[in-house]
This record gives sequence, structure tokens and C-alpha cells, in this order.
Amino acid sequence: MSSGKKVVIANDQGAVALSKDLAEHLTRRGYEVNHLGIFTEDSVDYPDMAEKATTEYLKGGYDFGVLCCGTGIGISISANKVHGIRCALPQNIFAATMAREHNDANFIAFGGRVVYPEKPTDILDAFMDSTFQGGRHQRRVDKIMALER
Ligand SMILES: O=C(CO)[C@H](O)[C@H](O)[C@H](O)COP(=O)(O)O
Repeated sequence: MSSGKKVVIANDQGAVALSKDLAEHLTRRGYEVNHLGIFTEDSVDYPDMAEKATTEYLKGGYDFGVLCCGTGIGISISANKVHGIRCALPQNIFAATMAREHNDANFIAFGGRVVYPEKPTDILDAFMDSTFQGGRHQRRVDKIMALER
């Protein structure tokens, strides 16, 4: 993961308001945010947005990526098909912390039509303020990545 404070974010029509909130929050936290859209509720297909964001991320220089659709499910499934991407879909602050500490996730997904038990911005904070712990978790992440081959 890069040490740069740069994030790529993309969404479909199911999360226009949420992704705007998250992008603004990231900007307030000092991140350079590359928001690829969409910015209106005109219908797009979430795999296309996942592809755009992961392609941009893999060019390098990004700390992590954020993906949003109605549930977060379709866009995270799509992102996880891309070589080198580990996209988490945490349901709360605890899971977001673990996504980074144990899974070394490089993308986080949210659902704009989901009711979260905690503020999505707090869940995002937990993700970006946590660090991969390595050790036994490195072995498991290596095994995840070996599944791509
Ligand atoms: O991927 C999803 C579900 O897994 C998202 O919720 C999408 O945003 C949703 O499927 C889009 O639905 P829409 O009715 O076409 O807006």
C-alpha cells in the first residue's frame, strides 16, 4: 500500500449521496480524492464502476479505494475479480478495522441503501486508521492472493 494520502472512489446510482459524503469526509481528512462518479442517479452498471476504480488504483500512488453501490455487494464482488484487489464490505467499525489489520484490504465498499449501525464515515475512519498486522495474517493473505493464480 502506498504511503500517499490519495484515494480513488466510484459508485453507481444506489449510492450517489453516500459516496459524496464519503468523498467530502476523505477530503476533510486530508486525502486527495479522485472521485470517478457517478454524480447523478442515471443508471450505470456497478461492474463498470468497479473496473474503472480498480484500474485507476492499479496505476499506483493510491493509499486505498472506496466503492459504493446500493448494497455494496455487487461492486465489491466485481472488484474482487480484479487481480491484486482485496475489497472488504464491512458491516461495522469492528469489521472495518479487521479488514485492514487482518486482511490487508485495499478497497472498502459501502451500500447507499443499507442502514448501518454506526456512521459510514466512522466505519471509513476505522478502516483508514488501521494498519495491517502481518505475522500469521500475512500467510493467510498470501493464500488469498495464491487463489488468483
Ligand atoms: O450491486 C448491487 C446489489 O448487489 C447494488 O445494490 C446496485 O446498486 C443495484 O443492483 C442497482 O439497482 P438499480 O435498481 O438498477 O438502481
